[in-house]
Amino acid sequence: MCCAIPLALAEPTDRSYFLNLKSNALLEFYLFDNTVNPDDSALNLERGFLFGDGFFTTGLIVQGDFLHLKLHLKRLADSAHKLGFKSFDLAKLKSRLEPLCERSTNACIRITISRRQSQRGYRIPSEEQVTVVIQLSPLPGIPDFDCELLFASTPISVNSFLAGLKHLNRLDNVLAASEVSEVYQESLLCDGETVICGSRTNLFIHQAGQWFTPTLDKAGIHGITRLRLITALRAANIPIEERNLDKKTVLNCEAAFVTNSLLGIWPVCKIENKALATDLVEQLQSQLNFVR
Ligand SMILES: C=C(O[C@@H]1C=C(C(=O)O)C=C[C@H]1N)C(=O)O
Repeated sequence: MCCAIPLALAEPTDRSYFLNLKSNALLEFYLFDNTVNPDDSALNLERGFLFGDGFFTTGLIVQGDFLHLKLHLKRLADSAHKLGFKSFDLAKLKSRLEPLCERSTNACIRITISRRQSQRGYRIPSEEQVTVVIQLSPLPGIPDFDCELLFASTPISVNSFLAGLKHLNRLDNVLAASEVSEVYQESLLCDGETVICGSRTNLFIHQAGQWFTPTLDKAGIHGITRLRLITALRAANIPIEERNLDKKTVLNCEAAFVTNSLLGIWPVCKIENKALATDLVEQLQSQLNFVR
């Protein structure tokens, strides 16, 4: 039994107010009453929590090495710039990561940047403060089964200004990912008939003798593995084209795979009820010697 701080006794100005001191578990319910305590520091909640005002990256630490660290740091710097995070200190984050990586031999790492709330409402506080949260979780294995793709009923949110950013507004992904129940399944987020990405991946298909991946000018995330793969394909003079892909084209493709920073290349063996051969994907993986 954990000793949650009873609401009546908790000091709202104490951040431990949120946490059950014993189990560190979040309380199910808490109250911030700034009509009573106008200076209640609890207003310094995370805007990432309140409005999705933040961004993140997810990567792997393998044998103490943060894989593709430069690409992850560039993603964070680009996101901070695009979203106007003026006080995000990349150098400070890098200095915090170095000892952490040495200690964490193998792990999945998520780095989340959130703006702090200091006044009510959407407007970004003039005195910006930023919170950086680093989460480490066990290193996920490479699936020993191929992927089955299904078109999600959840439509993707379209916003050409935010397209490509790994910002914190992830409800599309949450709802689409929750439409499938098996670990070997991935749902495809679409804008009408145009296929954009998987709930947690980017998509590549092979059609008419070459590879294609959806253009992400209106929605989706510029995945780091997607970028690495496009670069590797072009370096190997293997044709790859970013293009608007409709459902019919995806359903009629000769081969397909999905990518993310934890999976690397995940071959697709089925799209809806159509079986797909994976030998073209396996050939590509060995030709590029592409590892996550
Ligand atoms: C949402 C996160 O990362 C994304 C989600 C997955 C996943 O659901 O497996 C994997 C990598 C990212 N595309 C996260 O919280 O790390």
